[in-house]
Amino acid sequence: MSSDESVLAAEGISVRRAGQVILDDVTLSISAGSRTLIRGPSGAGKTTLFSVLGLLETPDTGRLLVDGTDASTLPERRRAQLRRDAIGFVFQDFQLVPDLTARENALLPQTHGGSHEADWVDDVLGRLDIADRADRYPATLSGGEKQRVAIARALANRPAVVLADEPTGQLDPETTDQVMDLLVALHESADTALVTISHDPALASMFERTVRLQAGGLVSET
Ligand SMILES: Nc1ncnc2c1ncn2[C@@H]1O[C@H](COP(=O)(O)OP(=O)(O)OP(=O)(O)O)[C@@H](O)[C@H]1O
Repeated sequence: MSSDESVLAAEGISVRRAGQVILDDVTLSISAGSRTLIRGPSGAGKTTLFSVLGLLETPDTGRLLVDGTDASTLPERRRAQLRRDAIGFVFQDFQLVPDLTARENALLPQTHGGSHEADWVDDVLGRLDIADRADRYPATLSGGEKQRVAIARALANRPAVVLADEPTGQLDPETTDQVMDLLVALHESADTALVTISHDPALASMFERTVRLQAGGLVSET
């Protein structure tokens, strides 16, 4: 379900690194419950934009509003709280903790001081069809299973928005379809906005909106 309410708004974001402009005056608004694909060639600045939108990196100029809060001026501790409560992350390389089970990985955002709804995480693991693997360690899971655990972790605190950076980059085409179908179904039922960064054109049909980044700037939208 989409609404006009913005859960993530980047206003005039610019990032420079080593004298080079990486992001150039990027303005982007993500509505509650919406589904956006950010595409662009290698080196366009996609991962940098992902880091800025996820409060992992501070832009040199511009404002970032997360779930109505201006994150630009917050001290780091409040930024970390906002990141934990309002944003879920899915990474290309899964980034699961190797010595925690699948269920413990999925519960991490809650054990780090978020909400305490283990039932919700168990429900999500069930809907991802990995409840029977919940007590296994990441090393014993396939790539698709690891990414499903990462999706459960991303949704653990029922965030306003899930950010996914090349979530299918390490998966074969069949597993890509399965994982994307699950990600889309779960973001809809959790009423979370979904922002996915990918260079894979095959994903475009699953998104209601595509934004294109080139040489650090947004060049077109469909
Ligand atoms: N810390 C940094 N210092 C200097 N240059 C950087 C830094 N981080 C990124 N860059 C440069 O910024 C540009 C954008 O990088 P970014 O990783 O955001 O692109 P991308 O679109 O995600 O690329 P890819 O699809 O290849 O992952 C690249 O030219 C990169 O070399």
